[in-house]
Amino acid sequence: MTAWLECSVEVDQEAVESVAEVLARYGYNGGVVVEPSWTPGDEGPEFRYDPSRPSVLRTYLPLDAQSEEARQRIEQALWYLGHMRPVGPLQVRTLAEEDWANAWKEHYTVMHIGARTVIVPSWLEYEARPDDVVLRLDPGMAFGTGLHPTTRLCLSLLEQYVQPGMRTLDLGTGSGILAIAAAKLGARPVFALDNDPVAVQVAAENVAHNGVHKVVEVAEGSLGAGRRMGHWLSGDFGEEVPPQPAVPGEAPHTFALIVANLIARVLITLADDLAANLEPGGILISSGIINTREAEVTSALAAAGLHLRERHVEGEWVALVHQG
Ligand SMILES: C[S@@+](CC[C@H](N)C(=O)[O-])C[C@H]1O[C@@H](n2cnc3c(N)ncnc32)[C@H](O)[C@@H]1O
Repeated sequence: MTAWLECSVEVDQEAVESVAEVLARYGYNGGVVVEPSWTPGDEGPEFRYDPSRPSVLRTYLPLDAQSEEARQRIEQALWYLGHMRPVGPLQVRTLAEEDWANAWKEHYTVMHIGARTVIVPSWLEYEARPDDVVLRLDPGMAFGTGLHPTTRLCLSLLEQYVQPGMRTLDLGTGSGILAIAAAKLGARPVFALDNDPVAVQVAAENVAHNGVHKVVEVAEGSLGAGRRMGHWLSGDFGEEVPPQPAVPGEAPHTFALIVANLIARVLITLADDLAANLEPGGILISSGIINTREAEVTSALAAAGLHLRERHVEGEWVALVHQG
């Protein structure tokens, strides 16, 4: 029976990418698990991802004649990187085959969501069934691969609502997961916007990796009042930033479908803009709503002239479907 070495290290956000590269060089099948640090926020537990706190990165190597050398090389590479960025000490422990299989599975494996959506990490093989909508995504820094219940709710609703050729906006795209899913379900064109430049970069990579770059346009930006907001984790609306074009392309920017996995506070502020950018009869899927603020979101969207079609709940999170 094979035994495994689990190598893990705590790193500062800025070092995640370079340390992940080092671990991927030696880890089994190039697989690296990134556990971001979720902290309790004012919109509920485990929602806020705090970039000022370290993430934990892990990889696994088969315990054999080469593993000691690999471990030393990882340590050496981390030591070099540690001169430039805060990188914690390498923690190593031996796992029996059985424990390894569970440790790996616990962190990241093929995930089935809704009736057809399957999320597959890039280092795993997966034989797709005819109806599967396969998304190739790795755990990364931007929100959207954990998976958070708010993302799962949106994926199931996209399966239900996307019709081929629907002009779609994914507002607050994060890793791009919802835009990619919409495109694979037949939506087009799809615009993926985020006001966080790191998310925009990650989303663009994921879009390309999933082969939907001709359908999905990723850009940094927001919609209406959202263009004047600072970063969503800043706790306030930040400084005024000059308006940028919401969506590249011709005006008017109306959509048959908008999916917005934001937070209650942002959805309330953007209610009028969301409604104004929806074509008559168009569908808005809004998510990221902590149950204690659901009533405020529904009244803001009703005041904007949208009609509630359905609501779904997972734990303390609510997703709503409205029609224009
Ligand atoms: C909860 S995450 C959702 C990510 C992804 N769509 C998912 O479902 O997993 C919210 C995303 O919205 C972005 N965001 C927050 N406020 C925004 C705003 N006003 N305009 C555009 N994007 C915003 C954040 O940067 C973050 O990537």
